[in-house]
Amino acid sequence: MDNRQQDKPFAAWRHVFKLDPERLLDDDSLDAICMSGSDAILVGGTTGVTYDNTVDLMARIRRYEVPCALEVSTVEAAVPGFDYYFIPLVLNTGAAEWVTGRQAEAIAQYDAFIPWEMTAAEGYVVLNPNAAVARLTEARTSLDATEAAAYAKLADRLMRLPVVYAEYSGRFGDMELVRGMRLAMTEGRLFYGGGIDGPEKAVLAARAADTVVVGNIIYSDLGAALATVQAVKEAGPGII
Ligand SMILES: CC(C)=CCC/C(C)=C/CC/C(C)=C/CC/C(C)=C/CC/C(C)=C/CC/C(C)=C/CC/C(C)=C/COP(=O)(O)OP(=O)(O)O
Ligand SMILES: O=P(O)(O)OC[C@@H](O)CO
Ligand SMILES: [Mg+2]
Repeated sequence: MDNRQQDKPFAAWRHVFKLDPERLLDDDSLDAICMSGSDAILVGGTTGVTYDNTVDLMARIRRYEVPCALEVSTVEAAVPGFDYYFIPLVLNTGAAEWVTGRQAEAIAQYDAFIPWEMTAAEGYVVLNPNAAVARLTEARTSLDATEAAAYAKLADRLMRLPVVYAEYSGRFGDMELVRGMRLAMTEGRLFYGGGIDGPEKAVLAARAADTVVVGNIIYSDLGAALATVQAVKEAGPGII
């Protein structure tokens, strides 16, 4: 671990599996994911996330020791009992409700229940126009490398967000652009997610970002998903 954010559990995460409460995963597959050696399980999705499907998934993951965090995408599914909470702010949208609006509404409503010491903001930079998150939030996805790095620096240096998330959900991204985002940052951690379908792409992402998030492939090719864990660990520390 480097000397940034040692008090944050995610400061040491190199590999994370993202599980979508909306999607079915049988017990054997969940067992393999939770026992894979991945640093954490992130529970989250853009649509179809409910209190019930989030509680169900959390209870199943809770049988294992792997840290389990919730990415809160709707206040209705803010379920207690996770190890950590991430609150997304979509930075590259013109719609203020996805930057601060919904978050402020949720805080006004639930302030007394929010475990602030285990809650952190994620500054999302959404880069795949076809992803559900891009459509929902009307993200301005056509950023060049300079613009993407500017968002990363804005989040990291000006807003001091602990996590910036380069989000290509559903498609493998431009690793030079992602690497430029990371190089623009000096404090927080860059998460990368999108289109990692096996160890080769996982290594490329691990060389560009601090934390590699693997999602959809879990549901279509579990073996390929599992192989990303070792690949990321063997890729070394990433950019220091
Ligand atoms: C009671 C208790 C203990 C509660 C603790 C919970 C807690 C800490 C609450 C805090 C309150 C708070 C501030 C809540 C914020 C609520 C809120 C509505 C925030 C808005 C978040 C936001 C910008 C959502 C937009 C969508 C988004 C960015 C989702 C992130 C996850 C994501 C992109 C998943 C991608 O998956 P998916 O789209 O499913 O992938 P596919 O395209 O492949 O399907
Ligand atoms: O599902 P994939 O494309 O792996 O993306 C992972 C994650 O970044 C989604 O929020
Ligand atoms: Mg989904």
